[in-house]
Amino acid sequence: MNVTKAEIIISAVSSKQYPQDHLPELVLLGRSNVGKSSFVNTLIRRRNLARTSSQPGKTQTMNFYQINDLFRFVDMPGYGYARVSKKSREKWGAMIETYLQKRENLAGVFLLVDSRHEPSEDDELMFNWLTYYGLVPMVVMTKFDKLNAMRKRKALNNIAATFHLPTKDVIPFSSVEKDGYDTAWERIETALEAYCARNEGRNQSQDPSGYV
Ligand SMILES: Nc1nc2c(ncn2[C@@H]2O[C@H](COP(=O)(O)OP(=O)(O)OP(=O)(O)O)[C@@H](O)[C@H]2O)c(=O)[nH]1
Repeated sequence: MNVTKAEIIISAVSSKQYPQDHLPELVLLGRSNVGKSSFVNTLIRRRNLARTSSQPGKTQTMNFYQINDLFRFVDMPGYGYARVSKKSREKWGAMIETYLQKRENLAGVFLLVDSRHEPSEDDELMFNWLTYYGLVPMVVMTKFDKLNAMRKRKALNNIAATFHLPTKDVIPFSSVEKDGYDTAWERIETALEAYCARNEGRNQSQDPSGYV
C-alpha cells in the first residue's frame, strides 16, 4: 500500500474516546519496548509518527493512527513492564481487554515478540487469551537484525514452536533492515479485505442503509 496520509487521531484511555466510525483497526500488542511504535513507523515509512523510545513503558495510552483514511493501527500500551505500578498495569489490562472484546472495528491483531528472547509468560498468556476469543494473532518477531544467520533460524523455529504455528505464519521483522515489510503489508491487506467482506454481509442482512 502506498501511504500518502498518516495521522494520529487520538491517544485514548477509555472506550468513550474511540473514534466513532467503522474504519477497520489493526491492533498492536506486545511487551513494553518490543518495537510496536517502530513497526508502525517502518510500515508507513515515517520516522516518528509513532513515538519510539529506548525507555520501556512509554506508551501508556491506546494510540489510534489513521492511514490513508482507510484503516487505523491501534498501538496498545506494552505489557510486562515491572517498574510500572500494579494499579497502572491492571488499568491497562482492563483497557486492552475491553477493546479486544467489544470493538466492532477490530480487523486483526499483531502480537509482537522480541526475536532475541524466548516468548515471555505474558506473551504466551496473551496469545492463548486471543485464540480463546477467536482472535488468531499474526505473530511478528521484532529486531530480527540483531541476530546472526544461525540465531535467526533458531529463533524463528523456537517462536513458531512456542505458539504451535508453522514457521511461515511467523513474520520476522526489522525496522532497521526492513525484513518483513512486504509480508506484513500482505497480512494487513488480507485482514482488511476480510473485514470488508464481513461487513458487506452484515450490511445486506442487517442494515440496508449502509454499514461501512
Ligand atoms: N535494532 C533494532 N532496534 C529496534 C527495532 N525495533 C525497535 N527497536 C528499538 O527498540 C526500542 C523500543 O522500540 P519502540 O518502537 O519504542 O517500542 P514500543 O514497543 O513501542 O515501546 P513501548 O512504548 O514501551 O510500548 C527503540 O530504541 C527502538 O529504536 C528493530 O527492528 N531493530
